[in-house]
Amino acid sequence: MRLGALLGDDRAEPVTGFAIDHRKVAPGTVFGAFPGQRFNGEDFIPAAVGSGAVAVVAAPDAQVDGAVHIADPAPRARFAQLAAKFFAPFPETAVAVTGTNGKTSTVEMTRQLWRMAGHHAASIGTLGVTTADERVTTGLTTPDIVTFLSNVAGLAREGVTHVAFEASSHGLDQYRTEGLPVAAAAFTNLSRDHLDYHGTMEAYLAAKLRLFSDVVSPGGAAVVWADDPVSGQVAEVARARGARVLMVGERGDALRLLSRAPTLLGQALVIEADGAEHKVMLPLIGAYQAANALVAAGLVIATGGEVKATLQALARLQPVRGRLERAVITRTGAPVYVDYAHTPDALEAAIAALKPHAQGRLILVFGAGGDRDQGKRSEMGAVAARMADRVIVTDDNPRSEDPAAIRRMVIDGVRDAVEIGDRREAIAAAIGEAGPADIVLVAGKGHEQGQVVGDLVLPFDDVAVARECAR
Ligand SMILES: CC(=O)N[C@H]1[C@@H](OP(=O)(O)OP(=O)(O)OC[C@H]2O[C@@H](n3ccc(=O)[nH]c3=O)[C@H](O)[C@@H]2O)O[C@H](CO)[C@@H](O)[C@@H]1O[C@H](C)C(=O)N[C@@H](C)C(=O)N[C@H](CCC(=O)O)C(=O)O
Ligand SMILES: Nc1ncnc2c1ncn2[C@@H]1O[C@H](COP(=O)(O)OP(=O)(O)OP(=O)(O)O)[C@@H](O)[C@H]1O
Ligand SMILES: N[C@H](CCC[C@H](N)C(=O)O)C(=O)O
Ligand SMILES: [Mg+2]
Repeated sequence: MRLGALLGDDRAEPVTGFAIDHRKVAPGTVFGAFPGQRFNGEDFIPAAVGSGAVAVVAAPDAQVDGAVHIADPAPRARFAQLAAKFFAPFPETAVAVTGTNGKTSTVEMTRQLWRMAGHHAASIGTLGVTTADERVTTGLTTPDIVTFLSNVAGLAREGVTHVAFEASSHGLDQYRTEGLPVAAAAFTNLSRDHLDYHGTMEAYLAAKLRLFSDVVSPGGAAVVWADDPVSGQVAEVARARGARVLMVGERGDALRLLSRAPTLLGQALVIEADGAEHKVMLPLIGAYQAANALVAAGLVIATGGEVKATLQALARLQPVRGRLERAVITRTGAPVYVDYAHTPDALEAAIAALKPHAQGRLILVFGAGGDRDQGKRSEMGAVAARMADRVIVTDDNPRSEDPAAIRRMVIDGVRDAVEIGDRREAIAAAIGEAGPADIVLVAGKGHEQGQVVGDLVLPFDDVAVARECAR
């Protein structure tokens, strides 16, 4: 591709790729130079040009010598648009999901529903890039814009026609998932998380709202979980964009959840759609999983899926890795569940999902991650104290922080917690004391395969450890 084809002029220089990290620049690369949290990308412009960058997308006041300066006051947005032109074509139908909790579950369920409808579908998010054949992890929920666009284009080349991706608030704030047309965008919920990055709940919500004000196609659709305090605001922003709004939930209109009754292996849902009632046996437990399943169904319907067939397909959803995953049953007969709850609201949702299934005690093992929002720690402790019968506070991913200090902040919110820093020992202790009527919940790390301690990632898998401890 010629630079002129990207910029709409007659520049003849060939463009070979895009990069936002100067170490990935090769001759012919378009380099994006943005001020970040730790570095100012503009400092690397000379090095990028030295490595052969053909053009640099940067703010108007940046200094660019020896390459074309594509000046824009919103350089990240401009870079995304240009990179999308370079990487196109993409799968014909793309949808995005934002919200504090439920993004991974919803994109994965959307992928499954599309597949059941006969489409070649993929999902992208915390679990990596998932297709019918394989799963490749990327490290971040929303990888950087270059990785994202090249992954999505790669899926199109493999024949994928439908892709659902997670739009995290960091990703939205940094324009990491833009450029391709988004046929529908979904909102799951808003509660406390990531205030270390966004500062206030208002700024956090504003980042999420970008999906509806800037990213979703103006003629597209917004699927909004209706039972959240900010749902109305999200719908309003989407309507102002020109998107069709489908409200989903107990207060929904497109899909209204009339009732939800737990069964032994899942729950019976009655959903009203198009004036008709549909009874669905969802093979997953917990109100939160029903919510995510409905939002996923909303996305499929918004992009052309047939209502009745889509709702009936919910009965065939497979569990999402690390989300209320039953790892093992202890020798005394207590089920041990692993869940990715790492916010106060998610912890509440996970405990609420399991409580109806416990005749005895709910024994909770959890901690909080380092280098992340500190204020959520005592709030998570308070949820644990209020809702669990026995609480063991342990380490999550301490990252660069002192694990004992993190645990103290969690325990601040609990009164009668047992503190066992070593996560394996904590899981073993919970399993050791669980009686036949009890349920053990290990929360916070879900599908994660490692524990981040300082700069090290030590192999750790809650499901595997629970199985070992139950032997
Ligand atoms: C806080 C945050 O989101 N940081 C991400 C962000 O960094 P940044 O833009 O602030 O970048 P920076 O490190 O200050 O560097 C500025 C610019 O200089 C460039 N640079 C930097 C150094 C260098 O030698 N050469 C160079 O060119 C960088 O590529 C960047 O473009 O962009 C980087 C490149 O894409 C990311 O690697 C980095 O993720 C860090 C590792 C991270 O931990 N992010 C987490 C918090 C995150 O994003 N999490 C969410 C999960 C949210 C959820 O699901 O709940 C996610 O979407 O994964
Ligand atoms: N709709 C929901 N409402 C409340 N809690 C939820 C909901 N969906 C998921 N959760 C909780 O959040 C946890 C993480 O779910 P999931 O991975 O789907 O969310 P996510 O938004 O992708 O999270 P992350 O921000 O880490 O990427 C679950 O294990 C569960 O405890
Ligand atoms: N995407 C989330 C994952 C948190 C997982 C939890 N185990 C932790 O380390 O805090 C984040 O980056 O905040
Ligand atoms: Mg996720």
